[in-house]
Amino acid sequence: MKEPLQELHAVPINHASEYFYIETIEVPHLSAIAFFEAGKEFKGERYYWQNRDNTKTIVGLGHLKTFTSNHSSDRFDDIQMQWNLLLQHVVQEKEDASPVLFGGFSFDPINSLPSEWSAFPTAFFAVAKFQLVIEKERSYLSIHYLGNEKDSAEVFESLRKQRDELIHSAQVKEWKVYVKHDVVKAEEILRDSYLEAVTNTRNAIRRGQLNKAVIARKLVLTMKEEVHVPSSLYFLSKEQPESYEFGLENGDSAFVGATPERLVKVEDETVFTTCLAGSIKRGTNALEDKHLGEELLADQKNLEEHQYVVKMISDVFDELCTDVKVPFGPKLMKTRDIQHLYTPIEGKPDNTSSIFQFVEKLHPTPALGGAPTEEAVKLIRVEEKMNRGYYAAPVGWVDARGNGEFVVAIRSALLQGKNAYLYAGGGIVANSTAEKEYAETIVKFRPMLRALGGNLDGI
Ligand SMILES: C=C(O[C@@H]1C=C(C(=O)O)C=C[C@H]1O)C(=O)O
Ligand SMILES: [Mg+2]
Repeated sequence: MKEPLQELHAVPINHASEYFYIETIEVPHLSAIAFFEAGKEFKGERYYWQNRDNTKTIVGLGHLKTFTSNHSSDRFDDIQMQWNLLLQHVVQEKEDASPVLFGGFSFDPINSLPSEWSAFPTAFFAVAKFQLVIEKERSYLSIHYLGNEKDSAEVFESLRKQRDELIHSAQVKEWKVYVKHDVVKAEEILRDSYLEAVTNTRNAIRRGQLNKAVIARKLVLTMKEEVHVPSSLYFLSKEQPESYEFGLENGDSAFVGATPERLVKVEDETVFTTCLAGSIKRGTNALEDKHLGEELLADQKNLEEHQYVVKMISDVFDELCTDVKVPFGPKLMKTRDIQHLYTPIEGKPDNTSSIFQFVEKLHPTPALGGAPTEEAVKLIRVEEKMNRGYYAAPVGWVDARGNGEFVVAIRSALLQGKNAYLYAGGGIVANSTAEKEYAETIVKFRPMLRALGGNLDGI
């Protein structure tokens, strides 16, 4: 192993002189999902990410290090500090692939209802033992190792062997045919209480208590066999090419989804976000689809839902950025099952603002919380009789240079044994109706349902 490089200013982690060693090789094209599956010995310690343009894919296998936070108020800073600290110990020969920290935050750290989310604390992030990054048609595979100089030479030999076995096994798996799950039961949870929550929320808005709040509900699927995480990711990315796909495992739980919604992206001194709110289904033919889109662009109720998001996000950008660009009106964003009102915003971040600060200030935007934020979150706590866990919350990554991207984790499910917990909601404003909102959630369940082999025929 190389001496710690002076110019990197690496400092040992502790008295045993431990460093964070990184060795990267470029590998011939690898299927990211095959690589994820090849890492089955790391089941419970893997992650998967593919961005919306399909230009960046990241897979992590094994937990080299995990960061959690149980603080509710400074969980964003807490994770950032732990990451910064680890980065001081990096020893890397060439800086060809930056190490990535991947994870997410819960939607509401104050919600403590017992739930299926016990594996995921208020914040949960991981640095992988093996990290695959596919970008601009090139694939880089890094070994990450924490240890001291003396042991590292020997350990690295065995890690290189393990890496080569993973590559080989992924190449073999690349041609595998995945089959969908056999769903034996689909159960809507607290349907009546959801409908009541929508009406109560609408009434609270009409009384002037707040302007908007997002109310969500849950659907539980039971499969014949244990849910297979790689095949779920495979079908999500095949069926939802216009969305981000993500997967985050911890122990016997995996949180997966295909979301169209970016929370924030930082790249080369520019910061991007997406205002996404207001929805209508896709048409069954091109003409109907076009008419539905036009209807959405002109619909007052949906424009109102959307506008609260644009206002709040622009305010945050005005505070943390210069050169803020906000388009005049929304466009349509179409995914396979649904069309949304969409306004992209960008700016130049002030020197001091990190991606975690953007996440902290933006989450939850009125697309998943409401307006004003605090009123809405309080109302959600009372009206929604569930714990959202990481649904509707920030999930994403940051690298050693401070670049990164977080999505809003909707169109998602928590997979656990033979069960899948799916979540969907919608923005309630003064003239929402429970029936229409219910119908909107059905459309929003579809991407996840299809990928898992389920449908709503029996409901
Ligand atoms: C709440 C969800 O989606 C959000 C709500 C939307 C709406 O109400 O129109 C649209 C996009 C998302 O910001 C969901 O998918 O569960
Ligand atoms: Mg809506």
